[in-house]
Amino acid sequence: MRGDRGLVRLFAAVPVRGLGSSKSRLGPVLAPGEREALVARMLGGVISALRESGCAEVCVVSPDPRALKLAGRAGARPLRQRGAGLNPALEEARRQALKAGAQTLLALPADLPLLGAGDVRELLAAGSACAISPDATDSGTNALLLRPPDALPFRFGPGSFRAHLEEAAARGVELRVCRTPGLAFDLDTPADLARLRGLKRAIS
Ligand SMILES: Nc1nc2c(ncn2[C@@H]2O[C@H](COP(=O)(O)OP(=O)(O)OP(=O)(O)O)[C@@H](O)[C@H]2O)c(=O)[nH]1
Ligand SMILES: C=C(OP(=O)(O)O)C(=O)O
Repeated sequence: MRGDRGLVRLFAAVPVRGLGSSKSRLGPVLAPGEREALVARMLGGVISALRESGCAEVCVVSPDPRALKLAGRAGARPLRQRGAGLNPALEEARRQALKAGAQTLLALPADLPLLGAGDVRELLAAGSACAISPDATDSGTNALLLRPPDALPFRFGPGSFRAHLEEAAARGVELRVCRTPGLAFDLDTPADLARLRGLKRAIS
């Protein structure tokens, strides 16, 4: 989405650790090649959902050149991560969003296999407020929409949902909770993978 004067209204930051290094918790149940293919498929799906929702700038930030090459081929802007860690990666993407004059920044992980354009539009429907989507256990953060892009610090990691809510409360920032099945399901564990396979069998 571009506002008048060509400014970027919505800038999405998608962090990926790497095609071969992501989703290590799935190591016991997937061969390395299978895990890598799954990471690539999920990354492509998240990029597609963002582009279908009209997001003008989809920035994939990663230290992995192969993930960045895949991102570029999928129409995203690849950003080579310089620092280490998830929150520093998102800070590097936030700097790009601010340079682009973005009015809104959406931090969205690459491991949401059920995400669709409608889920992104649900987040954007939060009006002028910031929005957050927790994972299915209300412990992690599966989406963080910031208006303006520097409205809140990133606190991704264990217990990040509560941490982001506390940051918003401490700053008097309105942070609406947005829940949809596509935003709540992040694929982390073998149990998540079994559930996803069951869902796909049920709808096939
Ligand atoms: N760029 C970048 N992305 C990261 C980093 N750590 C995690 N991510 C991404 O952030 C998202 C959520 O992180 P996790 O659910 O912990 O994913 P993960 O680290 O691949 O999973 P595990 O290896 O099983 O812990 C995923 O898309 C990860 O690829 C990092 O250090 N840099
Ligand atoms: C890093 C996060 O993802 P996960 O909990 O899946 O590791 C988070 O939700 O903040």
